[in-house]
Amino acid sequence: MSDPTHAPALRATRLGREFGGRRALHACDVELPAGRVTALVGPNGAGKSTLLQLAAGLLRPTSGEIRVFGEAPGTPGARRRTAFLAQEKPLHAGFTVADTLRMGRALNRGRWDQDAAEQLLTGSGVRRDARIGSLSGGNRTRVALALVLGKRADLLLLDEPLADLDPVARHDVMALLMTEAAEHGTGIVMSSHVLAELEDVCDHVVLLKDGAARLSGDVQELREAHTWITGRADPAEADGLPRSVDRGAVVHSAVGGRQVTALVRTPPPADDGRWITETPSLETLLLAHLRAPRPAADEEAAA
Ligand SMILES: Nc1ncnc2c1ncn2[C@@H]1O[C@H](COP(=O)(O)OP(=O)(O)OP(=O)(O)O)[C@@H](O)[C@H]1O
Repeated sequence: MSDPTHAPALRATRLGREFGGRRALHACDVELPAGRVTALVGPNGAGKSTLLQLAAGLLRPTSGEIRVFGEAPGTPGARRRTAFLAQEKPLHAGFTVADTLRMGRALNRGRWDQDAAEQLLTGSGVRRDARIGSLSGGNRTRVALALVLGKRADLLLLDEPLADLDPVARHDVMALLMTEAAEHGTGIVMSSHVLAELEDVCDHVVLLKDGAARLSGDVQELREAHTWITGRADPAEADGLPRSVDRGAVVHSAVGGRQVTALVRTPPPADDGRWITETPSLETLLLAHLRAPRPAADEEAAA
């Protein structure tokens, strides 16, 4: 659905959320354009689920602000336009699959798309008369995702949607989500720890670390703004990198045997033939940023 207000699908401004005085998110700024497929990545405890729950209106911020399509999460407008899949996929264990889809229809009168919901279950062998409590974790995930897709929302907030699925199901469900995004312009924000899986599907990425966004933007632009260099370690340099590399631009480097690899913010070092310079894959880019040490200013602020 087009958005007459041109508001971003999600905007977090200095967003903070504490639990018993402990920061889950702190001064977090994120902006996601509408209709993009965004990977939300970060270490355990980085704040990914908290951000998604705030966007879904299930939590309130302790500081700062969050908006979906310009509206506060939890308001009728924002609820209508978003669908949330929680990490633990809460469903009524005593309901059958058919009951669950009927509930989806009842809760989303006038908008419910039974075909969109059913496509998640097609070929899965999930019987419509099976009780939710009797399903495997992966099949419960399929039913939970069916509720999300049937809602026909403009922004899907999916917390580790593929975590319980077997490799073939992961592939098929991801393909379905991408088709949904392409055919309906649906925005998707998907948290995941499987970086390789995100490579060809996400056009936007947000990397959370210690409760704040460390990297955020268009995947292609971010990849092109970095260089991956590989070469024989220079024994004259403590870090093994060529002298021409600006150390302030190094995100992360590692020496393994005689070889050194590094992710640097472009421009690449002068090519003296001893170094291979490439545009990093999304996985390489994210791994380096995940391994990068915490900025000193942050450590002071958190102390
Ligand atoms: N309901 C809660 N009560 C207390 N602390 C919480 C609660 N929810 C989250 N936290 C804390 O907030 C921080 C961020 O948690 P969150 O679940 O958002 O991280 P995450 O990035 O989703 O982690 P994971 O990758 O392990 O799922 C953690 O320190 C966590 O222990």
